[in-house]
Amino acid sequence: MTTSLQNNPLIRLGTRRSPLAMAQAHEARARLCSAHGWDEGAVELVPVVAGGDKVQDRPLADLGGKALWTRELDAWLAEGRIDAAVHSLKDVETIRPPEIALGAILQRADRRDVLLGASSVAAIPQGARLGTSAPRRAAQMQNLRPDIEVVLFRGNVATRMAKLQAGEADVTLLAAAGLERLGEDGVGTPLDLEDWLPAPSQGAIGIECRSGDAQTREMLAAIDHAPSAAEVMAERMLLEALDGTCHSPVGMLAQLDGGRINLKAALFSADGGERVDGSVAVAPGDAQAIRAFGADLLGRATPGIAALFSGKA
Ligand SMILES: NCc1[nH]cc(CCC(=O)O)c1CC(=O)O
Repeated sequence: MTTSLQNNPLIRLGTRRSPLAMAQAHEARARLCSAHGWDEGAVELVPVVAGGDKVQDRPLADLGGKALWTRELDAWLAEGRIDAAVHSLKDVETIRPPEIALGAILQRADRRDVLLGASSVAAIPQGARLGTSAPRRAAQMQNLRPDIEVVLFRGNVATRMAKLQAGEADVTLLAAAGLERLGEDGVGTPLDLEDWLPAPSQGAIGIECRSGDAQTREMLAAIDHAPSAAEVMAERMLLEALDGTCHSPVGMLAQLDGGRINLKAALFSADGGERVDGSVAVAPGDAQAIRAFGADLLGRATPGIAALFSGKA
C-alpha cells in the first residue's frame, strides 16, 4: 500500500470543469500549498459537472439562477466526497445553507469589466449590438448608450469571444479577472471603475467547506485575504439588503480606504432607462449601516427599478 499524498490528499477541492473554474482551482491549490508548505499532491482537484454548464442557450436568470452553479458542489460537500469547493464568488448566492461556510476569500483579482470590440463605450458605433446575458451589463450599457441593442450571449469565456469573432455581436463585456486567469489578458479595454460598476464579488474566488469541519476551516483560514474579504463581504451584504436576484441589474464597488470601506452602488431598470446611484462610507462588517444604505437606495428607486429588487424579480 502506498502512503504517497497523491493517493491520500490532505484536502479534496471540488471545482466546476470549465477552463475558468479549473484555472481558479489551480490558483486555490497553489495558494494552499504555498501557505502550508505542501507539495501539489496534498491537494486533490475534483472536477464536477454543474447544472449551469449543461444549458447554454437561455439566460442564467431564467434557469433558476445562481444556485445552478453551486448545487452539485453543495451536494458533494454534504456527502463528504470533497472537503472544500472553489467558486467565483460572483456566482454564489448571498444566502447559503447553514451547513456550508465560506472558509476563505482569496486576494481579489482585477474586478473591472473589459469591453471587447471597441476602444471605449463612447467609441461604440451607433446602434451596435452588445452580446451579453447579464442584466447589469445590458442595463448599464443602455443607460449610457440607449441606441445600443442587446443580444443574448451565454457560454463560457472562450465561447463568448468566439461568438464576437463570428459577428454575432459587435461588442461584448467580460470580467478582467476571468480573462487574466485564462491567459487572455491584453484583449479589449478595461472600463474605469469611476464610469462603470462591476458586479458584486467580481474578481473574487471563494472557497467553501462544511461548517462543522474545523480542520478544513483552519487550512482555509491560512489563505483568506482579509482586505479582499472585507470589501467582498460589504458588497455581498449590500446585495442581500437589496434582495436582488439574477434579474436585478446592480453594479457596486466596495473599496477599503484606511479603516473604512467606501461603498458605491447603482441600480437600474431592465432597459437601463432608470438609474439610482448612491455611496456611503462604513466600518468593515457594519451590517446595520449597509442595510440602511440599501434601504436608502430602494427608497429612491423608481418603479422600473423597484420592480426588480426586494425579492420581486
Ligand atoms: N458570469 C460568469 C463568470 N463568473 C465569474 C467570471 C469571471 C471571474 C470573476 O469575476 O471572478 C465570469 C465570466 C465573466 O463575467 O466574464
